[in-house]
Amino acid sequence: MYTELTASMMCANFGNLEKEVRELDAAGIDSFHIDIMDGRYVPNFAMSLNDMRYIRSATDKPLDVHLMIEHPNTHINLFLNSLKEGDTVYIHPEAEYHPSTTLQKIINAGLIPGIAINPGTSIETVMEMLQIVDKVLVMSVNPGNAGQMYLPYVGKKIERLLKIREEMNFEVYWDGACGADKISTFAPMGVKGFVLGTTLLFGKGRPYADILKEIRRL
Ligand SMILES: O=C(CO)[C@H](O)[C@H](O)COP(=O)(O)O
Repeated sequence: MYTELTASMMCANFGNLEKEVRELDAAGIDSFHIDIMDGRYVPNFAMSLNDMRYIRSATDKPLDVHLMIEHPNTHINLFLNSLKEGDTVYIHPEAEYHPSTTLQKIINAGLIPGIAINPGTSIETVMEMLQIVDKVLVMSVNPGNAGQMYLPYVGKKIERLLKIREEMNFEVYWDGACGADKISTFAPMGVKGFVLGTTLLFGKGRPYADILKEIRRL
């Protein structure tokens, strides 16, 4: 099974974003993960709509847009109108009164619908939505900041989710504190893709191509 590797662009060097995108693209990254934050749903501001639009124009690879914002339904069209087929939009269900309405808008726009699950969110609360999404992004750190410690209890939740997945039609993705040990343990179990940030990919002073080559050998 092919394992998808996604670059968490909030960890990139914004002093030269174009170079970062081109180098990652050439190094064989599968997609670009864009963390949009509003400073309310999470205690941080990472990337903005314009950052997303810029990266969309700088690469043909898919974007994974992770909306860490309150009431995404209010602003969703701004994002949907700037994306293209093959791009994914993740929402946090607990940030919306009627999350399945927002997911339906993502589907109607021809994009890939996903939900992101926080460490403190139980699978039971998102059970119905598992039937309409293509992707479930499991946060193994609390959302908002890169460079945090892995929360070990999330591993059990991923195992349960992978079991449920056998009877449904979604893929499981990992976001947060993703090290080589997590990929070598959880990819064979069925986790389809991993978001790479400061733990494994950025700020290492090494070419992205070398790092990605090493990860592919895991
Ligand atoms: O979602 C995120 C933060 O909320 C980031 O994408 C992720 O945490 C970055 O990876 P790392 O933890 O390895 O720096």
